[in-house]
Amino acid sequence: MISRWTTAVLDTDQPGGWAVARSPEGFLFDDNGALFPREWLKRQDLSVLTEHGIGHLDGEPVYLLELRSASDVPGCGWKGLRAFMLEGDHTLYKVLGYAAQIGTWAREHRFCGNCGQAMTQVPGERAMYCQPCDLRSYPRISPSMIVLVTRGDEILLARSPRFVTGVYSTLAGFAEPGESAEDCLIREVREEVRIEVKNIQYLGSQCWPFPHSMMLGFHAEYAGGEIVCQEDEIEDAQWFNVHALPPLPASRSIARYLIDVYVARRLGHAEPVLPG
Ligand SMILES: NC(=O)c1ccc[n+]([C@@H]2O[C@H](COP(=O)([O-])OP(=O)(O)OC[C@H]3O[C@@H](n4cnc5c(N)ncnc54)[C@H](O)[C@@H]3O)[C@@H](O)[C@H]2O)c1
Ligand SMILES: [Mg+2]
Ligand SMILES: [Zn+2]
Repeated sequence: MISRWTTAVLDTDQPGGWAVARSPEGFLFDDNGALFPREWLKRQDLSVLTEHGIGHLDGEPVYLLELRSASDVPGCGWKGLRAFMLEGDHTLYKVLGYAAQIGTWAREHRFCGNCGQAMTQVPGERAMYCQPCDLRSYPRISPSMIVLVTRGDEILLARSPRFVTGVYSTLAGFAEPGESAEDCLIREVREEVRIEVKNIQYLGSQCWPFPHSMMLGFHAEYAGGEIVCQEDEIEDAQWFNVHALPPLPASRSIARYLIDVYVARRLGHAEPVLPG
């Protein structure tokens, strides 16, 4: 299948194309979605921090206007990326997820982390540049492990105090310097629920632009220990039978995919496909 959306570094001096506008309150949207004719958008009263050419949608160039703050645009509102993820249009979510990561990075790399001088966009490359230091900063991606631990018909799910009431999910955590993916997974499971795992198997990955995670998804089998929840991080963790599962994460998430794959295998059903 040909992808409708491809990323690219486009020259912002070229006119035309589509644009999305992103403020600390989310993306600008109206009844037609979140893509606006770029020249029209630039005529609105927006407080533009930076502009980036981010890719092509159905062959048309797409730009991002990263704003200092949200402002009133007649007939439009502001909506966070999560809401777009939960709604139907997967391609629009991919465009906005990428735009959000570029916007976050550009906003947080306006000044050199080494000398404090203003950085500039490198033409034709997704990089910010400090001339005095000859230092380039690239978009930040944070590798995170996510794992479904199982014990026969039972799966280990946990609740963070940040989750929607009642929802249980797989365990996850960020890689630390010096760790392999497997080291990180073993440490996170140990820290969060004090369980030991074996037979770690990689299942797939997913970009998680909240704000810049790269989720690497695994299955692991229970090897030992009793559940002890990590204070502050894990509110509750339990073994759930595949026939009696609690409310689960959003169907587009890799957490849900890891659960659905295992349940499908256990029950002999067709396996789901991981959303990109
Ligand atoms: N797509 C999914 O299905 C899914 C499901 C669960 C979690 N996640 C994501 O996985 C990521 C990790 O999960 P978690 O929140 O349980 O992580 P975690 O268990 O490592 O704990 C979070 C803590 O890690 C620290 N931290 C924050 N950002 C970091 C970074 N970039 N590098 C290293 N440490 C950092 C902070 O102290 C934070 O409180 C998050 O982005 C989360 O949103 C995605
Ligand atoms: Mg965690
Ligand atoms: Zn510098």
